[in-house]
Amino acid sequence: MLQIAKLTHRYPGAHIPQLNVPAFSLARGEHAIVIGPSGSGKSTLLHLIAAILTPQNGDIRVADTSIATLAPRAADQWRGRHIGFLPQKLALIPSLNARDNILLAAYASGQASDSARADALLSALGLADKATAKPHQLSQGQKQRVALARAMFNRPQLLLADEPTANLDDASCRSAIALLLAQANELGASLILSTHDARVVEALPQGKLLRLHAAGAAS
Ligand SMILES: Nc1ncnc2c1ncn2[C@@H]1O[C@H](COP(=O)(O)OP(=O)(O)OP(=O)(O)O)[C@@H](O)[C@H]1O
Repeated sequence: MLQIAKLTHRYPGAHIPQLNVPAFSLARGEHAIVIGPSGSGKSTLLHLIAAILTPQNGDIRVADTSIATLAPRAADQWRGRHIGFLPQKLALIPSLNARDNILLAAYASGQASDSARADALLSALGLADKATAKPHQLSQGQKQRVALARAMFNRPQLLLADEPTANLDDASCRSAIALLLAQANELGASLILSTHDARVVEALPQGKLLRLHAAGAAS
């Protein structure tokens, strides 16, 4: 499902790479935790896997597609079909209700809009009565579930969640992980979570660990 080899990434102006992953792989249905302190490159790695950033050195393959070979427009469509991305900042559109925020996933990947699927996801995530609510009318946890529904909409093979437990108490942390895991397992998808939070490792003991360090090197 995912193979990474000799991957480094350096943003303009930086003297040394902010990310260095010599080798990492994940089979379909297997789960992983990318753990490391702030600034160690966790978000950068997820953005590279999702083809939001283009790899500069090394190779990332997702389901036999080499990310570096995707042209920008093709990358958007490819991402829409293969990757579910739950970003740290959720990125819900304030003027759209929950259902329409989820349907953006169809729009972004050039697929048919399917309100019934959006509503089924809302229902599965305990938000059946929130389809017409705008983001400002939702709690933080509800907003996260809408963003998760958007990530699941296209039935991705790989679900990426960037710091999904940031600012959550212990019980909410466990239930957020359980929810992500249940959704990934239902699709037979792989799940990759990034975190600096050791509680996530306890909540997902079956996850393969990829440790990043402050200088961006993995071990
Ligand atoms: N667009 C960018 N331009 C320049 N430098 C960047 C950019 N994005 C991130 N960086 C730098 O790259 C390094 C890794 O950042 P990244 O956001 O990937 O880390 P992180 O481990 O996800 O951090 P956090 O846990 O705080 O979210 C940091 O030093 C950051 O300042």
